[in-house]
Amino acid sequence: MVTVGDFGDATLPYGVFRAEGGSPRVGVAVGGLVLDVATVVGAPEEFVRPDLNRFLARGPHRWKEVRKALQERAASGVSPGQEGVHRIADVQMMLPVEVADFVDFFSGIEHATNAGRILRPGEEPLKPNYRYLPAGYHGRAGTVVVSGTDVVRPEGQIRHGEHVTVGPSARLDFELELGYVVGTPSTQGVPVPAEDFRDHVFGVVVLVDWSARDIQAWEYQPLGPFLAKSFATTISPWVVPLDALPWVDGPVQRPAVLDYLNTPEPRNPAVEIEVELNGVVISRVSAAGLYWSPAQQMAHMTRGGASLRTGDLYGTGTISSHDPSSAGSLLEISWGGERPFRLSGDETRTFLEDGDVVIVRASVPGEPDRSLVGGRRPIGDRYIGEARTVIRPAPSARWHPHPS
Ligand SMILES: O=C(O)/C=C/C(=O)CC(=O)CC(=O)O
Ligand SMILES: [Ca+2]
Ligand SMILES: [Mg+2]
Repeated sequence: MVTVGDFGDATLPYGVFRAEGGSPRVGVAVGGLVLDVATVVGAPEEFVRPDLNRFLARGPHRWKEVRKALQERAASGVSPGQEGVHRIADVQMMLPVEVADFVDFFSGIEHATNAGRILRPGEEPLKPNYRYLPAGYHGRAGTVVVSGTDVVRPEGQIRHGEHVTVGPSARLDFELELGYVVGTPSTQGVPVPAEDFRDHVFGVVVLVDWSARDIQAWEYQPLGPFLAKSFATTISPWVVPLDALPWVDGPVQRPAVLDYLNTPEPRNPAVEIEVELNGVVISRVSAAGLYWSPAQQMAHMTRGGASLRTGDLYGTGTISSHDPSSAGSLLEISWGGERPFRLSGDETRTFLEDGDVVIVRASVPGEPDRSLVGGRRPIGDRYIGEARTVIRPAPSARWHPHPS
């Protein structure tokens, strides 16, 4: 089983922490401890600051050099009481990156199919372009928040039959995603080839794309999601370097992709994500089978000449499955709200309620234990981070505490 909160010493993810009375500094997680990076490698201009951006901007040679120094330091033994070492539980974790641009993709073909069936019944669920390009939209970088930040239920326009009102969303949802963090910038006007992925992209976070389905249903055609997804996006505080993850082959792509989207295998990280609602794990999904890979997303995003900037964040899109009970959103799990699911006892849910606690947790599955009959149970799953959120009431609920 995965040991929550213990990163071991293979992952060595980076974050920004503040110890009591101190200022923000870059840290690396070793087990359940945070090690102040500047105490190992110096370079205070890169590591004694409130974000990872300076370090990210320096590129892959520097990333490797620092990771190697930290691996050596971790191997020598890190324990509380040493200089620059704190318990993660004793520090405040902050937003790790000053987010530049935020894009959210749609690369889970199972999610795209489920969402099409639910939102556009009677139509072909996938649009004709789905297998040609990784579709996405530009989101709102300024509302990306770190795990532990409450999310206020959004209000907006909602259509009820012939009438349109403005008020709290009654269909607040999560989407389980990974987010890729860009380090090295690129030049505007010059597309970035897919094979340059590791020259530009630094690492991965857990990403939760909060989505108000009723607001979305009314506003999204023809220009796509707008206020339904701009009120908050949560990321985990720890950025996991690409090198710390196992990569696997993606699904076969048919028709064959255009040349600029051609990438060598392996394409996707073997990362699993589970979501816990009020203490009950309600779904578990895997990023290994995503139709479009992060290298293809990067190549497509820059194909028209848009540049990459240090701190850019792009989401995979909802990671889901064909089985609605292990899907990446409540939209799918409750099939558009038609099928309430049991949470615990006689408590059921369709969408999120005020006070709900949502924890989205990622891990790398361990090797199958071949001594077991069937050999499928993973052993030694490796925890790589989480995003924890409490849902707070909409602003108007504060003066109308019991909406009818
Ligand atoms: O209209 C639809 O089919 C659904 C769109 C989304 O929910 C957009 C989105 O955030 C894409 C994703 O995360 O996969
Ligand atoms: Ca999304
Ligand atoms: Mg390049």
